Amino acid sequence: MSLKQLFRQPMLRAMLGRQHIQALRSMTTQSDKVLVDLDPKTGVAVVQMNRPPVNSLNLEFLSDINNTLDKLHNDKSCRGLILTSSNNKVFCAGLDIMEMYQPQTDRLTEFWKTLQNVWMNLYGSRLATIAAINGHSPAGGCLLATCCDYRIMVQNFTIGLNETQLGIIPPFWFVDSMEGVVGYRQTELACQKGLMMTTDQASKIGLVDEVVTPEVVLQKAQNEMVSWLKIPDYARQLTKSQMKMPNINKLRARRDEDVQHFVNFITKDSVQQALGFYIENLKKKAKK
Ligand SMILES: CCCCCCCCC/C=C/C(=O)SCCNC(=O)CCNC(=O)[C@H](O)C(C)(C)COP(=O)(O)OP(=O)(O)OC[C@H]1O[C@@H](n2cnc3c(N)ncnc32)[C@H](O)[C@@H]1OP(=O)(O)O
Repeated sequence: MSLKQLFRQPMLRAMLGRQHIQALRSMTTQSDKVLVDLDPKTGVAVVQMNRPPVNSLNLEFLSDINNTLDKLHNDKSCRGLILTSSNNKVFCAGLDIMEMYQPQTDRLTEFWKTLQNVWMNLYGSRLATIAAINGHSPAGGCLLATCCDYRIMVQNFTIGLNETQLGIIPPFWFVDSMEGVVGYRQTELACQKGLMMTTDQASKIGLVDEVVTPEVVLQKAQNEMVSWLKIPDYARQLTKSQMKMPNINKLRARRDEDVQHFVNFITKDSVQQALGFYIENLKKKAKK
């Protein structure tokens, strides 16, 4: 039976109700790596990252995330976005390290441009955005979380911009995102030392707004979203844009330079060697 036929089944309609049929329909039109459930009644989309095993961000996954954001931004009924993971141990493992190891220059360039787009799209989103961080969130995972307006994190996981530990450098817009959340001094400590913080440590410096148990993380995010959506959209959006645009414009002005800088840096022998060691250790750890 096709999905179209399935949706027409009276029994299924009766069981699920109209809203969930619509939600199911919207889910089926998305990539299977990014699951979207938009509730037409509340205007809140729950977006689940779903790239096993650890939601690492490769070129295709980033493109899917970007397309999802575009789609939601173009849907007038959508007012809020909750970003979470289908894996209840890892929110997002950051950039797919394999994209940076022994890369082809064209793909590496495209990869970085797509990440820049995701950052601008999520950081500058017209939607109220909440990260429901239901697992570990290193590096690029932390970046996605800091793009959101509010962060709720499950206890006993880790989060941080750990790039320096890999022998790489967090780009200025990663640092700007972090600074916008925790301020200059905490960003300086966190980024230079590549700190992976526990949920409690992150909460102490304001990197996460709430610490919760795994069972309630989505419900808490939904509850928090209600309070954000009580504010008239135009007032919230203009206030947000006033605060976020300077950083977005900074990247826009230096976009090509940033891509060039990234490609030159990643393709250096010393950086390739550091990445090689890091991947070897990750694989050894995974086998244990
Ligand atoms: C100035 C400007 C210049 C520019 C300077 C350049 C700027 C670059 C900015 C970089 C930003 C980044 O995000 S760099 C990425 C940083 N990310 C990380 O360091 C995360 C590393 N991963 C982990 O710590 C852990 O895997 C963690 C996420 C906690 C999950 O632990 P688990 O025990 O659940 O899972 P594991 O057993 O470790 O991993 C399962 C499998 O996934 C793989 N895996 C894990 N993380 C991965 C990843 N990020 N990319 C690819 N693969 C990954 C492992 O190798 C395993 O593969 P198999 O062995 O095949 O099973």
